[in-house]
Amino acid sequence: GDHWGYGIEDGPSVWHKTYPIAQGNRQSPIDIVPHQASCDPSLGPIVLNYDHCTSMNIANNGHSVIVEFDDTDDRVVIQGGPLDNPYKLKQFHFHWGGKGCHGSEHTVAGNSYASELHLVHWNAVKYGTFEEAATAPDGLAVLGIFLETGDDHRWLNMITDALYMVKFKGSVTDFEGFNPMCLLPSSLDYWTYLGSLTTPPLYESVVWIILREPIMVSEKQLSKFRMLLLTEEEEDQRIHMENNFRPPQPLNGRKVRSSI
Ligand SMILES: CCCCCNS(=O)(=O)c1cc(S(N)(=O)=O)ccc1C(=O)O
Ligand SMILES: [Zn+2]
Repeated sequence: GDHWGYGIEDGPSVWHKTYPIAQGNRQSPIDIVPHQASCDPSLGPIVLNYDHCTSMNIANNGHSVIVEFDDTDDRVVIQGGPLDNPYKLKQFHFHWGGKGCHGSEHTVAGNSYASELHLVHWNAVKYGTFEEAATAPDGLAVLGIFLETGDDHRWLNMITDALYMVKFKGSVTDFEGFNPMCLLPSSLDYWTYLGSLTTPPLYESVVWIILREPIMVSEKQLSKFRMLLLTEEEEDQRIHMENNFRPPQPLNGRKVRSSI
């Protein structure tokens, strides 16, 4: 089972002991410095076809809360932008902080947001399975959206109202018909760079597409994420899930391109 976490003993600073790729040259997240990003006119807009969205369930895997999709349906894709193929939506999940402190993984000119949503897609044109794509350099495309505290997000309530049903690690419950289009900001302007998964196994298989515009969520909605537990139902100890973010990693000369 997973023996990694975000604590002192098992957190990002010791992941390299079990996952040496943690010290690789295309690790994520990174600090995005907007004025150092190269504006690339050949970068077209990203196109999201989430019309026939088929969410299946919502789960607590002890690291985050994940909404999984039926990826046998090849209509729910992201394409365009830096992508040569359409990539199929597999799951989305969040990273967040503790009370009042920051929780995003990517930062922008050193500033972090309260939380970050990741929509994970895989290149089903080139690879036969998600697992195979997850180890290929162009196998995954993760769309990152920053969450900033402010007004209530009217659609995020559908997710935060379901969190009590997956309070414990290992719990999963039906969560059908949720369309993540409702979680997008108004602008699809983005930064893009080649990186990795931000959790073990940290495979260097991700084309990152980070939207510049954050969505607004309320402190009350964020506090519901912190109600999730790292511990299983039968355990006596109850440890809350918070600060499940990896800090920015060395850019190692990588280029960050911007669509703007
Ligand atoms: C075959 C091994 C795949 C491991 C990666 N799975 S994933 O869904 O892409 C993923 C991505 C990410 S991230 N933050 O998008 O890199 C975090 C967790 C997971 C997960 O496994 O739940
Ligand atoms: Zn993530």
